[in-house]
Amino acid sequence: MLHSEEDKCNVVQLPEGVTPFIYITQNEFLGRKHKKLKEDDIAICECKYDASVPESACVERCLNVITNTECTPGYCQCGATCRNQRFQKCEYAKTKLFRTEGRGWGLLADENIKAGQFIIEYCGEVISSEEAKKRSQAYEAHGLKDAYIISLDANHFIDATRKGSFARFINHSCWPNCETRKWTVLGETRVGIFAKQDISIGMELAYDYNFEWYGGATVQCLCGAANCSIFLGAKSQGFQEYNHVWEDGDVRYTVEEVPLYDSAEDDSLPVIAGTGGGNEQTKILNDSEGSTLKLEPSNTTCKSFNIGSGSTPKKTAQRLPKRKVKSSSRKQVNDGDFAKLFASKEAREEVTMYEGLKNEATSKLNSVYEEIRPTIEEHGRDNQDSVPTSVAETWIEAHCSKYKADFDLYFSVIKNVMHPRPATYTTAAAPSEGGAVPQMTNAEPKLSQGAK
Ligand SMILES: C[S@@+](CC[C@H](N)C(=O)[O-])C[C@H]1O[C@@H](n2cnc3c(N)ncnc32)[C@H](O)[C@@H]1O
Repeated sequence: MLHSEEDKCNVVQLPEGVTPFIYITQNEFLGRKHKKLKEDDIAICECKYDASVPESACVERCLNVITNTECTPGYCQCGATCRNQRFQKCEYAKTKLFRTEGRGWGLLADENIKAGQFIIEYCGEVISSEEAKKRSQAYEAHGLKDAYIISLDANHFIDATRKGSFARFINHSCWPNCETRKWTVLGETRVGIFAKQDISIGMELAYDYNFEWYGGATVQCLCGAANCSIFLGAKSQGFQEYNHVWEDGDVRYTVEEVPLYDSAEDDSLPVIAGTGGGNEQTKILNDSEGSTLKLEPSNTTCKSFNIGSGSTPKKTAQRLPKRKVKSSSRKQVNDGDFAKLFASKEAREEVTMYEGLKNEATSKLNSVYEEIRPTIEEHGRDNQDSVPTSVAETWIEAHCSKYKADFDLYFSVIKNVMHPRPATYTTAAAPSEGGAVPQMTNAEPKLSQGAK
């Protein structure tokens, strides 16, 4: 059936001390409903289930799996045996909440997890980038220490502050054992946490926030990895914007000027309720016995939930004063000025010509870069989206031309050094370092074929 995911989800308990939140197993959209997938838009694979070949039911070779698209129930020939509906069926790995040293709560593997395995979906409220900015400011103003907003695509973010899955407890590491991957599920993009490597039971799960972070405040990273980048999400757009040094005349707003989020709805964060509205919300129970929480994947259909109260555990992750980070600029390519080094007029003219071609190719590359910069930067930030083929082709073509021009110039220089031609000057003076450049004769240049 289209658009109504079967709501099989976990029955979970919250240990004491965890700030309550509403547990959901699929994203909620602010101001819109879930997309209605048109029949023509449904991706249908060619898999047919063969009981003697378990791998036949939508695994690695399934066309949908290859394109990170889940099969649509009712439109997959494998029917109930289809194994490509992991987000829809909440096929999460077993995980457990635990208290970390200085990083609040964390999530660990409660079973051995295989490399590439889907662990859990990062669910929350899908909001616009403007909303994400407002909320992140408001959360900070409310004194919320932990940030739960990650980027979904160029214009959308997932906010798991008030509503989310247990993926919201996964901490950052600069040497992570998990990664985020985007999947298309019933026409919507969803974010899953996947194992980058085999993960043994008891190991903490962590992914790199770098491209996802929208935390606002500069937070010191306590992941302990040798390659630690010192701050959470240091390479993310959220971090860059927060720490951007705004140049005079920069038409974009400064972070300080972002209006404070004043939605009444957010005044009493986080929202705690006794009964759920949506059928994707499920039970969250207090675990009065201990501070760990077992999340057992089960097939229980849940219609109500009950959230315990408690205070946020103390964090020692330091919020540092706002740092200024210079945005990087592209390096200018230095043009060589080799021509004047040669005594022969032919050599000088040949090298001058190749220098001209090299400069042209460099300018062309720079202008192509400016043209496609928004797409390239978007790709850098959101590195799981593909750059459109036309953009990639333009970029590669400009690079190839530049490399060819470089090669032609250097080849010409080397060739003229190796096989010097007789000097051609209007004066008797040979070129010397720092001396006057000799006058060339008007003889036509003869380009050597070997330079091509
Ligand atoms: C998505 S939450 C992760 C769960 C969080 N630890 C909790 O208790 O709810 C992200 C927040 O966890 C903390 N955190 C995550 N990774 C960290 C790290 N490597 N170093 C310091 N704090 C970290 C930061 O406060 C960050 O804002």
